[in-house]
Amino acid sequence: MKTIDDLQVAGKRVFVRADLNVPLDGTTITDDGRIRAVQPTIAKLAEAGAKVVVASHLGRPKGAPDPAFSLAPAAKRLGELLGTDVAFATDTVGESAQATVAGLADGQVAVLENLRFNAGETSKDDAERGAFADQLAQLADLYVGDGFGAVHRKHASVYDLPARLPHAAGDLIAAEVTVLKKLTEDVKRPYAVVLGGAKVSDKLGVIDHLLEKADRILIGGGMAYTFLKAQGHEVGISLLQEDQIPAVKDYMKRAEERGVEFVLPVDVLVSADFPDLKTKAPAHPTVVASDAIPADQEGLDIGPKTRELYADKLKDAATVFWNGPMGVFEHPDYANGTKAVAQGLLDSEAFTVVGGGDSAAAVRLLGFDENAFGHISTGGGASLEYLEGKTLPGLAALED
Ligand SMILES: Nc1ncnc2c1ncn2[C@@H]1O[C@H](COP(=O)(O)OP(=O)(O)O)[C@@H](O)[C@H]1O
Ligand SMILES: O=C(OP(=O)(O)O)[C@H](O)COP(=O)(O)O
Repeated sequence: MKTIDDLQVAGKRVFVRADLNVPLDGTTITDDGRIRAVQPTIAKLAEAGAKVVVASHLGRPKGAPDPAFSLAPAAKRLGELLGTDVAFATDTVGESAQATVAGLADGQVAVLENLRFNAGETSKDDAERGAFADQLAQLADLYVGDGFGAVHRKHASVYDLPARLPHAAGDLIAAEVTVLKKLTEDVKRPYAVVLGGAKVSDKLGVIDHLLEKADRILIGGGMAYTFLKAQGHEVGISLLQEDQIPAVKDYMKRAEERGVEFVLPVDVLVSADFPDLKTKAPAHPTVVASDAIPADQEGLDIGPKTRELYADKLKDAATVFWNGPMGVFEHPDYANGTKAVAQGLLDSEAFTVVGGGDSAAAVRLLGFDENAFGHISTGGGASLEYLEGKTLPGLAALED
């Protein structure tokens, strides 16, 4: 894989596929970790005299413009971090993008509007994705892949575009791969994996692989309820991946056969209403045993007994990989499970890797020192799939 240092970028238009998918409260960025992580790559290219064209997705808009998912706040923040003006195109490949890129002087930076405002970006149809990649290719001479959080996506800007331009890996991707590689080669045991979050259908599949690798798997967050349901418990209106119940039953059976310890919540915090994340008005959740979730309520965090149990299960681990918050940590009434796991990681002697946009943001927003963890990865799904040994489209595309 070539790196930026192998490219002659002076005077060239360099397309940087970044992952600027940051958490937003309206137009306010609540955690800019992903922008800070790619900023050195952008600064390096600009200093070397490139015309830098930064592109990213944000959230999951449906292939058409949606102001709630505009990258404008991220472009503004990038400018503040770089200490220079950053131009912003109000579309991705249209007139605004073309004029903005044409107006760049050497060393200047522009950000394009959300890639996913275009249906071609995420299309499953090769021709449709390819046509969008052709349009993106018109905007650049060289391609730098540095959006580690999205390398597991076979999307136009991640997979098809680098095939159309001379390409290299950015410094963030290179650094992420170096650390995660260690976890695939020489993992110190006991190896514990903590999984939570909301992208349940995306991430359940990795358990298949983890059963071969991990000694202990702790499940929390929105992920937990499919497991509780598979055990025969009612989960009310909690997040549930009904179609995955047979697979989950199989995971639990295989874990038992292989001697992999599967740890599920013993109690949870429930409420009839999803909390108001804007006002943060008190949510008044109740604690119930995980086999007694009322039919009209949803589980929104692990409970106090589970917090203690999970901290205990992390205590003697030598390696821990954690992806996905234990609850809706964005609301203070549902942040304690995530806090307990973060603290549990710090209290253990383990080498700890925390992966995922929201998991990394949670660690920082809940007041933990990010430097106290072994590695904070900008990718959750991406790091899980990397550990799984899968070929990641966005990494494969960067190879020579
Ligand atoms: N029990 C739950 N029900 C609904 N959402 C949850 C629950 N637990 C956690 N979440 C949500 O999961 C989101 C993060 O999930 P995900 O995107 O999978 O993590 P990451 O970005 O770290 O990979 C957070 O916004 C959090 O509010
Ligand atoms: O937030 C992301 O992934 P993550 O939640 O697994 O860390 C990436 O930006 C990828 O986003 P996607 O899962 O909508 O493709």
